[in-house]
Amino acid sequence: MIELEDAAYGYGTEPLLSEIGLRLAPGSFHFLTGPSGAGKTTFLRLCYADLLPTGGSVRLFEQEAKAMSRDDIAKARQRIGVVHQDCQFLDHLPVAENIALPLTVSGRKTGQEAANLEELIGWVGLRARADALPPELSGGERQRAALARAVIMDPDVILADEPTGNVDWEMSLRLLTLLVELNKMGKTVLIATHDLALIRAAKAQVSARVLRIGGGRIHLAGADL
Ligand SMILES: Nc1ncnc2c1ncn2[C@@H]1O[C@H](COP(=O)(O)OP(=O)(O)OP(=O)(O)O)[C@@H](O)[C@H]1O
Repeated sequence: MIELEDAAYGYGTEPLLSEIGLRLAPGSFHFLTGPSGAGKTTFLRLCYADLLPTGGSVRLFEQEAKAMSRDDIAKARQRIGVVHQDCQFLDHLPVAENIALPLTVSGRKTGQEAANLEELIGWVGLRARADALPPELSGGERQRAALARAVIMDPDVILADEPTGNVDWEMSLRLLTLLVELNKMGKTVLIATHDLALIRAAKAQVSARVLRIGGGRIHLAGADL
């Protein structure tokens, strides 16, 4: 699905990430952890070609990111749902319309899609909040709306950047359960988080590989997690 081989990235002259190798196989579940500023968000941005590697290779669905046209990248992105760290919404539109935005923009809001939207809003537990405006949502409701928006296009891969930031433990577990359910439906999931307790909790539910970014490299985390 997504493959990085000896990939490197730096915002300036100094490399931030180097010798990054990873293959996200279909249906796999990965956690990515590491201290603040280690490069987790940067790594995710490489995975959906929001950044292109300054060295090595990133392949999305068998295509070399650096050789992809804008159209190719747009098509590949439809297969990747991203839950951003600072989930932004259009504050003047109700939650349901914000979740449906990717459908609206791509002109796919048909009758069937509208039924799927209803189901999705129910699945994330926001039926009672569907008509609310984003500023009226709690942190946990925002995160669930962001997750629903990330999966509305039925992507193959879900990349979630600190999806449980700013929510309490109970809500973290609820969000984790939603991501595990998506994985059980066959989706490939990668969660970037600094929350080791969340990773430990996930181990009871799913077989996940845990990667750690540190010193600009990526390592498979050991049994200490
Ligand atoms: N657009 C940018 N321009 C320059 N430097 C950047 C940019 N984005 C990130 N950085 C720097 O790159 C480093 C890695 O940032 P990144 O956001 O990838 O880390 P992170 O592990 O996701 O951190 P956090 O857990 O705090 O979100 C940081 O030192 C950050 O300041």
